[in-house]
Amino acid sequence: MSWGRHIAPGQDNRKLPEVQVVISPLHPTRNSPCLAVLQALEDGLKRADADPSVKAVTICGENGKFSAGADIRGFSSPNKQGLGLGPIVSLIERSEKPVVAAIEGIALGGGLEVTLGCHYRIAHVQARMGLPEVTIGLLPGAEGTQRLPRLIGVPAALDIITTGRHISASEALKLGLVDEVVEENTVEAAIRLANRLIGQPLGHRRLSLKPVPKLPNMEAFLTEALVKVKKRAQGCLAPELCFQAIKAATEQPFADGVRKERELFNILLTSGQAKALQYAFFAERAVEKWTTPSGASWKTASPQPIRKAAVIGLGTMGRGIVTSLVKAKIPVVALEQDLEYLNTGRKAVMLLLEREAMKMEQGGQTLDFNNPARLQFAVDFDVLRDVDLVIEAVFENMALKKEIFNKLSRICKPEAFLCTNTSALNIDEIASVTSRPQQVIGTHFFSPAHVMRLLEIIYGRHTSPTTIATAMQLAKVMKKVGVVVGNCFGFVGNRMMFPYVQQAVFLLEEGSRPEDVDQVLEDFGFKIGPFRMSDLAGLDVGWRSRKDQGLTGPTLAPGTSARQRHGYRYSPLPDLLCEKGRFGQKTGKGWYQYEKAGGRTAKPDPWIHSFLSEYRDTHQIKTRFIDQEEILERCLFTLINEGFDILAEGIASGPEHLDVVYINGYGWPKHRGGPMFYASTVGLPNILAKLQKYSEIHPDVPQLRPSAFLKKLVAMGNPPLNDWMSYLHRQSNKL
Ligand SMILES: CC/C=C\C/C=C/C(=O)SCCNC(=O)CCNC(=O)[C@H](O)C(C)(C)COP(=O)(O)OP(=O)(O)OC[C@H]1O[C@@H](n2cnc3c(N)ncnc32)[C@H](O)[C@@H]1OP(=O)(O)O
Repeated sequence: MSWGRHIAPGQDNRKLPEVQVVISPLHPTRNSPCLAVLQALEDGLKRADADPSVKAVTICGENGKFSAGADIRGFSSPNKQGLGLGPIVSLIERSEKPVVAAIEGIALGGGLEVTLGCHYRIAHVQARMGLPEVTIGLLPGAEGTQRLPRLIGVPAALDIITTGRHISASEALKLGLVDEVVEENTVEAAIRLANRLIGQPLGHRRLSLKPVPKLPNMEAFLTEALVKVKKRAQGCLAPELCFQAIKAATEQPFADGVRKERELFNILLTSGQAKALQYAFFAERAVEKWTTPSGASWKTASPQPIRKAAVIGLGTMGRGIVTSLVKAKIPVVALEQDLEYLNTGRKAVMLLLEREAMKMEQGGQTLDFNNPARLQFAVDFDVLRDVDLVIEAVFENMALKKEIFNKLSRICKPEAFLCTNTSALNIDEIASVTSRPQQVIGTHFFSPAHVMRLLEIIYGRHTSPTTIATAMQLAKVMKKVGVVVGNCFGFVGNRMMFPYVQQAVFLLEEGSRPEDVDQVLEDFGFKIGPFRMSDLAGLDVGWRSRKDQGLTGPTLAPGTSARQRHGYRYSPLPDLLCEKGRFGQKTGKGWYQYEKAGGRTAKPDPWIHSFLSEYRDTHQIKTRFIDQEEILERCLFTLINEGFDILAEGIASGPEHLDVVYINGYGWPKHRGGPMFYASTVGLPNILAKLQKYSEIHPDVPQLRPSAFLKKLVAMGNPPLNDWMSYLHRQSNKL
């Protein structure tokens, strides 16, 4: 047989023995090429249809990649590319000649929707597929919500569309999403299949003509599924609208379902959440390209290989870090101070690893951790002589950390990197006790360290670009999002968290209850409010830090006012709770009460209510009703205000860094794009006005005083977030 042409956008048609219509290569980062790809697909199909010598069609991608879908940046431009894809998918499906998709690399979003129009799908064994639109605040809007349930049934389609997860070729085969998985050349296999299909009926392969497979209990299934989808979504609109589109497929004919899909797609497109989620997608990729004020970046530094690592301290953080390293296939030595601590730590690590191994097995992967070459436990520092990198994860105490770093500096080989998992302490001070401050860096993990994606990477005054590059590479290998930031108390995350939590506590002094404050912030979209979070983390952690800072405890100067420190407002409420042994979940009591010590279900505690009332009486504070708006503004705007100071000081190189930290480490709702993106949507003049108002009411709270950088940006006319940093050093004659 000799038919066809190879039709690729921007290429001359080449004579080939078979037909291929080549679609978008990966990297659909521009708007226009995507429109060109759509046009090329349409032209190719029409030409194939009109050419009697063409008997079948194969659709594939270029360079071994089917398609990553539409250019996400295009969705926020007025010329919304991708919108014309649905009719093209229909055109493919209507073809009288068999059309076979050859899926190599990835087929995502619009790319996978193209394959759903094809009559047959063949995938390479290493291909990955998915409809990730939900993760960027959209739904598969090229008829994918109507075709996929018809192909693989409602439960599987619901799972794939509402989570946006990528699936492997073998899972796709099991689900019936693809007809065949091959290890050889996929395009050749597709052409062979296309040849075999010539002349065969295609009606039963046109998904739009098929009914959605019935379930015995469809209504009950959908009711239950909606509850689950909403719970997972936590205020994000896209999963629920994806659900509605699929539900429409179960209730309406194909054409009506497509109309519903289009209607829901347009709601999402203009919702604001899609814009925030797409910003978050690019922000995560932007922080990967780190730079420092001195100009260091990937361009100037190469990461060093980490063949063996060590973790010191097997408390909660150390256990999670060891687990992450083992999962990343980096041989690791876990060190504790004595055998008793080591054995407790070892048991806990093994339990975590067993659970992780089980989860991985479900996805067809294995985790090898019972091999001493992979994981070794020790109490003797001497075993650290040959490691390439050490992560210290001991108690948050400067003297202890310095003692350990001094020892590490003497024992570890000269080229080894020394990392500290401090959440706030000065990296330079820790580095000062070593003979290699250029190889000392902060690696701030978030609890549970084997689950949370964020890794705050803190460079000190002497940290070398190679050390930063190595820590960033380590983050990548551990499948974490590394964010490079400068050294200051609390770095980015905890420094911004401090005024947020402080306001939450001040609100309790003035009349709110912990559950009121938590509710407002959870309704905003935080996974967990500040008081539930404090109970989870343990109130004693902050108490210890305040004692170290001389803010409370025995070192506090006699006669210090209960509610003032250094002339500013201070709330002793958390200290008072700790003095009563209320450390949170671990003691069964904190800002809430729990069923038992270690319990997880927070219940409002009448004891706390009367304690707060007595406290207000003692300090002659008039209890007042505080509305949701004030709770939200005081907590969020002080956090954002601190963010502007952080940017002005050069601690982070852009607002994206702060947003990525908050989304991945602090449960900030991703569909609100991070605190600085949220600020840009509220409008900087509004934030400034509110901060000015609250600052006038509370002149003894410096965190409410608007940041000079915020004021400058407002004076400069409230520029878009992308331009903020360019105003940092510009003169403003309005200030
Ligand atoms: C009515 C209209 C209906 C339908 C139209 C169709 C809609 C869609 O298709 S929506 C888009 C669906 N696709 C996605 O969401 C895919 C998103 N991309 C990814 O998941 C990943 O990037 C990847 C799996 C494709 C590749 O991962 P990886 O190899 O780790 O590379 P990076 O993520 O770092 O990406 C490299 C580079 O490419 C840019 N990029 C990737 N995908 C897109 C995209 N869809 N649009 C625009 N740009 C994309 C990414 O930002 C990186 O760019 P830089 O190097 O400049 O940072």
